[in-house]
Amino acid sequence: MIELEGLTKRYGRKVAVDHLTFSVRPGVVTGFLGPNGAGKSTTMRMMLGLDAPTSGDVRIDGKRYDRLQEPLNYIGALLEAKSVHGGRTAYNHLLCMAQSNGIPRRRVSEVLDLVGLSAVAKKRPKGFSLGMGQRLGIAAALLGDPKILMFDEPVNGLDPEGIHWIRNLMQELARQGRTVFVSSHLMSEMALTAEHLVVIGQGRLLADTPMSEFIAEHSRTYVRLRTPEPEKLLDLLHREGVTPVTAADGSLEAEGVEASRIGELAASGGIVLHELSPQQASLEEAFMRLTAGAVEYHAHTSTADPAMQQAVAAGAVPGQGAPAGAPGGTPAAPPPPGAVQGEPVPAPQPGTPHTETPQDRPAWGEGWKKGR
Ligand SMILES: Nc1ncnc2c1ncn2[C@@H]1O[C@H](COP(=O)(O)OP(=O)(O)OP(=O)(O)O)[C@@H](O)[C@H]1O
Repeated sequence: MIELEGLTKRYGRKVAVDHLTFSVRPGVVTGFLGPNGAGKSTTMRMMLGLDAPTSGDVRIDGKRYDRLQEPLNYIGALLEAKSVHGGRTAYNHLLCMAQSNGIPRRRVSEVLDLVGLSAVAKKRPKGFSLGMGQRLGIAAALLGDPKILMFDEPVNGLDPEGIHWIRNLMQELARQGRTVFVSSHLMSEMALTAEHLVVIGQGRLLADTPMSEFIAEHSRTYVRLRTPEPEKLLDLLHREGVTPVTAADGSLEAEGVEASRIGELAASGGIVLHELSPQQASLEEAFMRLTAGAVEYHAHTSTADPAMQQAVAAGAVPGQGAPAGAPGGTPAAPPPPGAVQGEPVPAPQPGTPHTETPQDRPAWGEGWKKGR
């Protein structure tokens, strides 16, 4: 179990992590999501004692990381896959870690075998591909057979077989009763891997909820319809109190009515249907709707993206889009949690220069390597 209590990290005037309180429980894979700059890496670094909190606390099985004796036996982490000693072989890299944590030598061969790197055990990791580096990082995380595992972007650089493998591995580790905490920007992958989600935006907790509830709560379900006789169908639907909207591709989207009922109505009116399909939103769409107001680094929005169109229509993207529920637009969606109705999502204060760009930000791990 990992427990955070009021965890806060400031860098000067920048609040990177803002009073985070949540627990990561054993037995399920917990996904950690947030837009770029939300504070995920900073949170993970504090969990591992690599960064000191400004205030608040993190406990690993009830203890602070720096109080754990031989910490690899409690928690294994994949942070920056390439942070290995370039001069040592993969085997020796793991052996050094094992020796400093009281882990027997045979475990090194075991984990190399587990991640499929036995054949290159005597090679230096500086020649490794990104995917091989990722596997070596995972081997290091598994070395102490810990009860808690933390993976930051574990599928980065992995090929489809590797992605499948790490997904199954994480789920198997959770099934064994371990605590598995994983961050990823790949929503489709996260949707397949995690059962529970913790979502942050601008350092603050936005959601701590089972995956299924998160999708149901932050997205809409509707029925998509295509017919060569839209007027006739719209007439029938209006009589049922249903007002579909017309999507950009000309299809109709009806909310608050079952697909079967629409089918019956169409049959009763002798109306031809070319499509009648219930739509369940994806994790990506739900995530974008929840976090659109908390995105720190906006690209100039392409509203060609359907999930973004919905976030815009929901008024969740500051300064963009039509009012929610505007005629001809996507129906209204709930405001992001934490947003006060009628009030704008907090924006940088005037007079507070915000000159930082993603390029200016330190690379992963740079901060702690320099002892910050
Ligand atoms: N060492 C540092 N000095 C100053 N600011 C920092 C430092 N480390 C992080 N920050 C800032 O804190 C905020 C959170 O950064 P963090 O890297 O934790 O976000 P993230 O959610 O991991 O982002 P990404 O998804 O892009 O990896 C950002 O605004 C970042 O610029």
